[in-house]
Amino acid sequence: MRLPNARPVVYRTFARKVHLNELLVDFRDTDTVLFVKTVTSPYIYSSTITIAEDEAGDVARLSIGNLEDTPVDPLIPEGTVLTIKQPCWSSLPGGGYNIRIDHPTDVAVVSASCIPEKWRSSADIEESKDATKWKKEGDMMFLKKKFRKALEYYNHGLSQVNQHRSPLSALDFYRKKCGVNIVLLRLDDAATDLSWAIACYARSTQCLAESSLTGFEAVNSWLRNHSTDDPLHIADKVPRALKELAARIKFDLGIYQDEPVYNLPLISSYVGPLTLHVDAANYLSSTEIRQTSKHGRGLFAKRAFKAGDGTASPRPGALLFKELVQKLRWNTTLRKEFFRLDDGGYWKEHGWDISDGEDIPVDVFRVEKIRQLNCFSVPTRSFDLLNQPPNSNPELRNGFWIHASYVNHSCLPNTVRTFIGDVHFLRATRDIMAGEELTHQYVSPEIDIEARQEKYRGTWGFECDCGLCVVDGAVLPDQRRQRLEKFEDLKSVVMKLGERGTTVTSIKKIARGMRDIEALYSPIGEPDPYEGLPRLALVHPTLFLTEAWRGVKNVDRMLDSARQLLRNFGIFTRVENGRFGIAYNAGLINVEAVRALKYLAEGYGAKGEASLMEQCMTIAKLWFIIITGSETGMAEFLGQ
Ligand SMILES: C[S@@+](CC[C@H](N)C(=O)[O-])C[C@H]1O[C@@H](n2cnc3c(N)ncnc32)[C@H](O)[C@@H]1O
Repeated sequence: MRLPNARPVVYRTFARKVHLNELLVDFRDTDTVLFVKTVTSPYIYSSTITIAEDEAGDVARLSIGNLEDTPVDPLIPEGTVLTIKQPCWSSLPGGGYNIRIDHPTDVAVVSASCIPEKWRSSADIEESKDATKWKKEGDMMFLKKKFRKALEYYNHGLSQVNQHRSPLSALDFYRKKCGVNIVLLRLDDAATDLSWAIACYARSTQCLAESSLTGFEAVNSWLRNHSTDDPLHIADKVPRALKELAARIKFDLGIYQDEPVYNLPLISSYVGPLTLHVDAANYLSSTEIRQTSKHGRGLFAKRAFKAGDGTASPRPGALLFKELVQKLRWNTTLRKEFFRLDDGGYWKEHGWDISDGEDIPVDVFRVEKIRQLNCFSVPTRSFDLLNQPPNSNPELRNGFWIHASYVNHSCLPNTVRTFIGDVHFLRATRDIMAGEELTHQYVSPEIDIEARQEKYRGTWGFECDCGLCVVDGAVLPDQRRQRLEKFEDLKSVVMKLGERGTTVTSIKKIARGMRDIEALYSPIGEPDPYEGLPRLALVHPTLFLTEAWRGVKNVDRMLDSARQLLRNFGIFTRVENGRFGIAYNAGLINVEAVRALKYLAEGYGAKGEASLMEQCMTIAKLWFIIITGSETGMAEFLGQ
């Protein structure tokens, strides 16, 4: 009988069994396998440490990384027989040697029938118990939170129940197994158990005996179809306990819908550190993953988006890092989706030749590479970032949003990503045509092109070729250096002013310094290479000027500066015939841009231009939703 927590690890049949005294230091023989039995309880911290003996009675210290071990329910308690693939000695920092296992797939718990003769007598399997006893003991283990043991006992019980003669008893075991598998994050197994449970239920119920529910396949595909539709009315026909398990599995596997029907302010109000999961559905159907011409795969709009429109997706509960490895090991469906993500060529370089349809091994180094390239660091609510003091380090969480991982970077993106709990929103910052690629900023661009490209190269292995990077890249190094120097000079003047207080004279001094930087971007009398593009070194000085003119109540200057601020973000505004509008937006919509609009509204209000004020406010409100995800906190932020 195979222990249920032993995933089959397929060794090449000709793998040679070795003993501890044959192993070498730092040399892995690819055709060897070692059988050992643990002789102590594991010590579990960042990895699992235990002592094991081989058949010759020699002992070794084992250190196993990424094992789904818990102190309450260890995967390898004392007395477990293990096989280790390609074993070798590794030296320990403090001296001595141990056997280090980094890949969880390199170690497997041996099933009873494969336990070497020497240890067989101690194999603790009591074949004599009947199903009722196994159930009782399984329940006991469940209560003690020894989930894998519970699963093992339910499996023993199930194998003694004849499904056809006693479908109700089988149902009970399947239902219990399903619950345990959900706790253990093994959703694929949970879905399989529940499908059998429902099929057993239907078989045992007269009125359902002829229905398609008696077929395992029909139920199983309903559980995994990512939809809330239930054409067979399965949820209506089964008892509440099974219905609840089905809802839970569907929630965790993710649901795809067309249009979100969210009450975002309400959701936002109950999101907190302990309530991150707010909705199970993915509203992604208006986007698709396609090949781009130069940047690998990308995400594309299937329909036109108006500025402010968006998609939303909660992550499929993939937590970093241990739970992720654990989920990947146990859930084929998640594994397939996850390993499609960009791994920076790791697999091609180090990987195995996996043919189509073959299962993919969980290589933890590859998982880590995918994490580096695709994971998001996110706030609990993007809105909370607005209230962060400058230069503070907000508390961020990490996670994967698989669909969103296909979005490529642009310094001039057409979307902004935000989060409310674990829901990821991608909202258009300008109108997007059907078929256009969606882009967002992986990080805000550094002012200087070299520093910017260095960051993209270092973290993601690419160089950005967006319109801004092309133009910035063509600027002579000396001119770029001067821009940066002048920017730094101005910054230190502004910092000093912060301490001493601002006067009209000092504001004028900053304005003069700013004009010097401007000339380095767009020389007077020459064609302007930054026509239609942001001028990043000017953003902070213009923000300072806008706020400084506002501080000394010079409304006209404040209005000029606020429009300049937008222009330096790449957002070109127009005031014509009493109407305010965005003439051209290749720009960066962020909190400062919203603030600029707020100041414009304020300034027009002060001059009695109610209509201009109203129009600025309308755009500010839309942008506020783009940068935070919802209207929560909007009135307060915009001072309304
Ligand atoms: C999160 S993935 C985006 C999806 C990726 N293109 C794919 O095919 O899976 C990040 C990777 O996409 C590529 N990428 C993203 N933005 C890019 C850009 N602006 N230029 C070139 N490559 C880019 C880089 O290889 C980067 O490591």
